[in-house]
Amino acid sequence: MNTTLRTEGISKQWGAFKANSDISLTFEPGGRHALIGPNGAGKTTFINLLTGALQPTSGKVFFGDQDITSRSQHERVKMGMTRTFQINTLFLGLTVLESVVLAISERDGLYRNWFRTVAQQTEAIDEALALLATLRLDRDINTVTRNLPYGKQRLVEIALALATKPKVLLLDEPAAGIPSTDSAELFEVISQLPRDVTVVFIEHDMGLVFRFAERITVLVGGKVLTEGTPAEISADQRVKEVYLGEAAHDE
Ligand SMILES: Nc1ncnc2c1ncn2[C@@H]1O[C@H](COP(=O)(O)OP(=O)(O)OP(=O)(O)O)[C@@H](O)[C@H]1O
Repeated sequence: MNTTLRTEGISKQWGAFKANSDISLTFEPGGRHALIGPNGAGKTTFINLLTGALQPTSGKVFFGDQDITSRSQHERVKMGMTRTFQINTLFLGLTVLESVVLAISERDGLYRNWFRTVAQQTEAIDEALALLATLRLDRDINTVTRNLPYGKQRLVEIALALATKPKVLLLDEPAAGIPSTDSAELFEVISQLPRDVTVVFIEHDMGLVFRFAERITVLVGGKVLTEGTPAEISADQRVKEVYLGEAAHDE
C-alpha cells in the first residue's frame, strides 16, 4: 500500500474563527517536511488534525488509499502515524533501555501474554538496542531517563514513538526548551532516521528548518501561503514579508 499522508481541503473552525482553512497538502513517503509560520498560524491545529486529536470541521485526511478522517488517534498509531508525547512518570523512573523494551513489548502485545518466551524478550531487547543506536543513545542505555539532560530526554521520547514502528513521525517543536547547541544535534539525528519513516515537523528556528527540511510549507492565518524546497521558500518574497520579515524584527 502506498502510504502517502495527504489532506484534502481540511478546515478547523471554532465558532466563527477558522484556525485551519482549506488545507490540501501531500507528504511524500520518506521526506523531511517542515511546517512553519508565525505564532497562531495554525500549525499545531493542523498536526492535531493529522493525528486525530482534533476532528476537522470539513475536509478529509488520507493515509495511502484510506480515508482516515474519522479514525481515532489509537487507530492511526496502529496504522503507522505517531507523534511524540512527553515522557510520563513511569518512563522517567526506568532506564532508557527498559523504557524502549517496554514500549516494544506493549506494541507486540507481549504484556498481555503471561507466557513470554526468552526468545521474544531477547528480540525486544535487540530491537531496542538497535533503535537506541540509531538515536545515538547507545551510551545512555543504562541511565535512568530522568537523570538524562533535557535534549536526550527528547530523544528518548522519539525512541518511544519509533518503537510503534511508524511510517509517519509527527514532531511539534521537538527542540523546544533545549539549548541551541543541542538542538542541531537533535535535528541531525532526526534527519538521519531511516528513510522508511516520513518526518513532519513544526519548528520556529529557521536555521534548523533550512538545514534539515527537504520541503517546507508556510502557513499564515490558517491557510497555506506557499510550499516548496528550502531554496524556493527562501527566495519567495511573500514569505520574507509575512514570516521571515517578522522573525527578523523579533530578533
Ligand atoms: N481549542 C481551541 N479553541 C479556540 N481556538 C483555538 C483552540 N486551539 C487553538 N486555537 C486558536 O487557533 C489559532 C491557531 O493555533 P495553533 O496553536 O494551531 O497555532 P500555531 O501555528 O501552532 O502557533 P504557535 O507557533 O504559537 O504554537 C490560535 O489563534 C489559537 O488561539
